[in-house]
Amino acid sequence: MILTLTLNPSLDRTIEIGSLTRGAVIRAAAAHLDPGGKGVNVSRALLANQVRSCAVVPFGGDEGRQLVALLSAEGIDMIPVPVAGATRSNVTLAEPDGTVTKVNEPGTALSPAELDTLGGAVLDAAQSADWVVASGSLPPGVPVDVYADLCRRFTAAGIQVAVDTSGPALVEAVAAGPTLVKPNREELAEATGTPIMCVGDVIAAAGKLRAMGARSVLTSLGADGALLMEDDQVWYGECPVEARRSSVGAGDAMLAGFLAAGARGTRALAEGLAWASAAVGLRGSRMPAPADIDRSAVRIGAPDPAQPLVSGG
Ligand SMILES: Nc1ncnc2c1ncn2[C@@H]1O[C@H](COP(=O)(O)OP(=O)(O)O)[C@@H](O)[C@H]1O
Ligand SMILES: O=P(O)(O)OC[C@H]1O[C@](O)(COP(=O)(O)O)[C@@H](O)[C@@H]1O
Repeated sequence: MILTLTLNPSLDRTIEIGSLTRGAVIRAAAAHLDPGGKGVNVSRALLANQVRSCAVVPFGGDEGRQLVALLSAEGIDMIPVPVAGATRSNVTLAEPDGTVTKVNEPGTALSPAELDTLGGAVLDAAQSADWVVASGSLPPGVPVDVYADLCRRFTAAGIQVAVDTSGPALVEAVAAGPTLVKPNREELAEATGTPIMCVGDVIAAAGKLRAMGARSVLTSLGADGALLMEDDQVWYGECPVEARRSSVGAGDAMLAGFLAAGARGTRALAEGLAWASAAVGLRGSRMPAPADIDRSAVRIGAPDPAQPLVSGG
């Protein structure tokens, strides 16, 4: 069972527009509402592919009740923890060519007592977990070492921990020795203080994260694919997308696919890439089901350090 913790979940509203013009009144073509937050999405993707998962999720206010209702409707196995502050809403403006502009709210603070309750829920549920996935940003006021603390507890108890977060929380977590981290290009550059312009830069920075404490590093590189570094091995892979609709949730789908396929080596990397590409082809932050996933376009090989990265970072 894969247990996910999302301290800062969201209602994800995706608004489809023709094109983005600052300062204009934009008439939207359509809008979608999805339950969101990184760990929530990992659990959604796993459920859609019949892999057992449970999501620990704080929820508050009308938005929080709506989040829980949407997750229940999807059939997610979850531990919803009521909190005082309202769950945030994140907005994505999606253009027809697949370009997305995201506005993520900071979320509302969790009190120390609420954080203790959430930590207790994770510790209890982790008894029957193979993996604990700690994902997403921290709401205001939450100590930056919260994921690091979980890493230390679980790795000491022999439970594997994956972390997907950003900024100081990622740096702290890496030092606590997680089994796996999944930064994107920007997060990797920020955590290591190095600009990342080519595949060689990714290899150097991922090596730095391993030297800082992470066991395996799965770096997602947007349209450039992904690079996996574990032990002394490095693989690079990509999986082109025919029709891009929304990349929101693609990183979460990648982590879910990677974990579902055993979280090691080329098979897991290929599965992560296939799930991520499928997510990019779906509207909003919909997670791919088996019928959406096409493994035939995945290419895995040795990385070429000189290869420049073309997608944003
Ligand atoms: N434009 C794209 N074309 C093909 N694959 C993509 C594209 N955007 C994202 N992906 C896939 O989704 C994965 C995660 O996307 P990325 O933007 O790196 O992560 P995150 O969503 O965490 O920021 C990438 O590694 C890649 O496999
Ligand atoms: O916690 P953060 O970093 O604000 O991110 C939350 C957002 O990320 C998502 O989980 C999508 O993540 P990815 O695009 O990185 O896979 C959205 O559902 C959510 O709105």
